[in-house]
Amino acid sequence: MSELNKAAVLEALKAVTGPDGTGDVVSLGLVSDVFVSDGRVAFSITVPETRARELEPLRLAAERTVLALRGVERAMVALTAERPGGAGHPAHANHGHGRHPHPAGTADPAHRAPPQAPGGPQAATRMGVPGVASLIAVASGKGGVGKSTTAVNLALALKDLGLKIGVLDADVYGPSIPKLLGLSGRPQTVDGRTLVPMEAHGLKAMSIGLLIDEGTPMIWRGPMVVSALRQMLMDTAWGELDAIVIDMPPGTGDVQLSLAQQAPITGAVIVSTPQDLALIDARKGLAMFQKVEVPVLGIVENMSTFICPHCGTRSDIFGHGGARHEAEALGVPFLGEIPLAMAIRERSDAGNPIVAAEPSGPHAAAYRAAAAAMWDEVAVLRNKGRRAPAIVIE
Ligand SMILES: Nc1ncnc2c1ncn2[C@@H]1O[C@H](COP(=O)(O)OP(=O)(O)OP(=O)(O)O)[C@@H](O)[C@H]1O
Repeated sequence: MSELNKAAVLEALKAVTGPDGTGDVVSLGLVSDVFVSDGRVAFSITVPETRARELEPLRLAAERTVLALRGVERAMVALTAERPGGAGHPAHANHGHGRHPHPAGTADPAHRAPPQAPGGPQAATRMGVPGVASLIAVASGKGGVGKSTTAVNLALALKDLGLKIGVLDADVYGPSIPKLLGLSGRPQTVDGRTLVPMEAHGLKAMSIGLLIDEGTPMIWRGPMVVSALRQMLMDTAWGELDAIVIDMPPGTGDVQLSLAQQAPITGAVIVSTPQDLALIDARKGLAMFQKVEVPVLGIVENMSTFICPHCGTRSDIFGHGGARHEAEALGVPFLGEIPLAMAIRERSDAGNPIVAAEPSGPHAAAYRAAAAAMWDEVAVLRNKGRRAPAIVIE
């Protein structure tokens, strides 16, 4: 077999018959640009939006074909929906697993039931992660507000409540969970396909940063993230977990929308700083989740107040209380305030987040209070019967 490159992948894909049983996916012009790096191959196949589910065997055939090439360790193949009069969008990447019953003993699954809108695009695409009771997305309307730091510390605080928790880093533009948790290296696979989650501070963890090379051009990251998320959710041996906390990419663009639309998210937490500009973006984040019918568990105000470690004086550097007012105005729960503190940043930089490093300190207490309020909201959703039917996949 010749060297693994784009041309070799395209040549092999000529063996995959097109959606209508005639021609092949390459000659029909359905295959996107092909990305090959370090044994990993990623591309998408454009199909009509209404046929994405039916064409799952096509996706699988393409995936199998590529996996059979020498040198391919992993293939990420997404079906991209073709929209009349518009560009395709990665809307149907998370099929590819048949149905199997929810593992016995999984506590009280709280997966969001797929939206009831018949024929709605998201109705056909979300599905549960076997063994995992809830997925909690931590999002922000803009970058740099401390979303990843908050996600990791909330996850640790949930773990301290006695829950089994995983963290999934889907922040394709700046994956920082490995650094925050002090992780390095590549995840192992069990059978060449199933990823073994990494473990740190009692959390299971998987990061897109461990799957996508640092050198991958930004333009490629968006299209790759949806199929990578599918792989990280569905092809990772998470085991039985009460929740996976997902660190979403910041912002409210197409990538974020696709992720929110496709992952079976139980609820979303929005992180914001108290400034007006951040709050305007937080509102956009809220609107995005509402658009795809993902419940918002609440808003966390990060970098809320600064207490001088030397003199104890309190300063509201970015203002204070803005997120609480915003939450009240928007009718969503306010989950809590996290102070701006040097110790939070320093512990994060050292790969030992503050909730793990100083569990009985005041900052850990702030995260714990927010995590408990958030978990209450998850329970409310469960009580409202938002749990998914016991379908899961084989
Ligand atoms: N409460 C806090 N107090 C002090 N520093 C903080 C706090 N929260 C986050 N930081 C610091 O702010 C910086 C940005 O945080 P983080 O990476 O979590 O933000 P983000 O919103 O996930 O960023 P991006 O959008 O780039 O992914 C980091 O240096 C982090 O240590």
